[in-house]
Amino acid sequence: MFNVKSIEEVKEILVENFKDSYNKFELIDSVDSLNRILYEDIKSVENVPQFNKSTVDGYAVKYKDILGASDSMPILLNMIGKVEMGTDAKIIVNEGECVYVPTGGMLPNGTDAVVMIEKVEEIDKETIAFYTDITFNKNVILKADDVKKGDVVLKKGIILRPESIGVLVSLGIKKIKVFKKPKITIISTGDELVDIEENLKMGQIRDINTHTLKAISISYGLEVVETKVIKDIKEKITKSAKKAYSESDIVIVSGGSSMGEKDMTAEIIDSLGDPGVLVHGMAIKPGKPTIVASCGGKPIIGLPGHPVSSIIVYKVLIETLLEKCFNFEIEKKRSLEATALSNIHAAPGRTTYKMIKIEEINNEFVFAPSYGESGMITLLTTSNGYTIIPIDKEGIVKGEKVRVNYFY
Ligand SMILES: Nc1nc2c(c(=O)[nH]1)N[C@H]1C(S)=C(S)[C@@H](COP(=O)(O)OP(=O)(O)OC[C@H]3O[C@@H](n4cnc5c(N)ncnc54)[C@H](O)[C@@H]3O)O[C@H]1N2
Ligand code: MOO
Repeated sequence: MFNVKSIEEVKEILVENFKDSYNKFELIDSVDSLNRILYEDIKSVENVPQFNKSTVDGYAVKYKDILGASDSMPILLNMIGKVEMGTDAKIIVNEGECVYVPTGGMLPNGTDAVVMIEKVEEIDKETIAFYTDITFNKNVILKADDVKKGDVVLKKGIILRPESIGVLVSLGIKKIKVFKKPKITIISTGDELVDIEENLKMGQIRDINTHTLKAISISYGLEVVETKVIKDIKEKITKSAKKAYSESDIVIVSGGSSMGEKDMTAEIIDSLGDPGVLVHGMAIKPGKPTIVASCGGKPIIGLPGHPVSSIIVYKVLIETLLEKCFNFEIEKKRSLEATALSNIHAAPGRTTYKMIKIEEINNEFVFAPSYGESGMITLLTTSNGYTIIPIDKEGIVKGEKVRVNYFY
């Protein structure tokens, strides 16, 4: 029988065995780095901006020159020139003078604030009337306000977002090191499984897990080396598992993890390398017949065959592996407090992942349990999230407020 471990114990085992076990990187173009994981801290080698710049179209002044200006007491300054966009403002502004500056233009030496064009009146080509005063550095982004030379602007391990690419290009950084996508192979086992292209005979079902686990792997930024569906023949599964082990950083075998006569996944995984199977049985519902193994330093995970169980356990274990062992950032999904609309039972002695439908009604979040078995994939498409009932809790009572998590 299973020697069941709590989710926390299994996570600890993952960390103990695979901490800092993945350290492959590649050099890529910054502009093509969306959703990749940064391998190095990015330090700025320059200031952004490199000059004080105006955030409005207007007149650059010495703010002291127009102190006290008002509608009834305008102050007149001499207009001595214009700054052109994208050029070095070489003009020097002295007391009593101002210069026209477009939005984004460089502030000329001697000026310290910009008055918006609609707040002034052009008396003639050389005289501007100011009807309002202004504070020091108003409407100005100062040199190095955005980024200072030497600042760490992006940290190792983060997911590169569109705005991260913006920061990289603003600093002129063309190439960056990102983690190589960890390679994963997904094997589904079962005599009953047929491919989508084949005709379904009575007693058979179409393979789901290969495809759902492949899709979820891609969404986590992994490279799927291969997916395979194999009948319950020990030699065939062993051969494919060995190949997967040699080609990938992570191997997933779905099905055959339980107690049936054809359930041989644990034995096969154990034969791939030392120390072999570390966990067979996790106190989670769904997903109890989970296998975790370490073979030659690589994680090999045996997932329960039921489609919902395989996805839930995949999420729990692969997120831990990526975040706690590979030092990758994991995108956090929305999570909030919501009120239960009915009683929900938990599985005794297991942490229960209960699929639910979360709704916002009159500015209050509520949720109802979804009904269905872990062998029914639509349980996930009729739900939009889940709540986790701790191992020592019997369930949730109607009206109770608990933390709920959206899938997306
Ligand atoms: N005597 C016991 N029986 C079972 C236990 C137990 O503790 N004692 N645990 C149950 C639980 S919980 C689960 S989950 C399943 C896990 O079983 P296996 O990992 O051995 O998976 P299979 O038996 O191969 O398949 C279970 C179920 O899932 C379907 N399946 C399998 N692979 C796929 C796939 N790729 N795509 C779609 N569906 C798949 C398979 O046809 C079965 O219906 O064991 C319980 N039994
Ligand atoms: O725990 Mo199983 O994984 O109920 O379906």
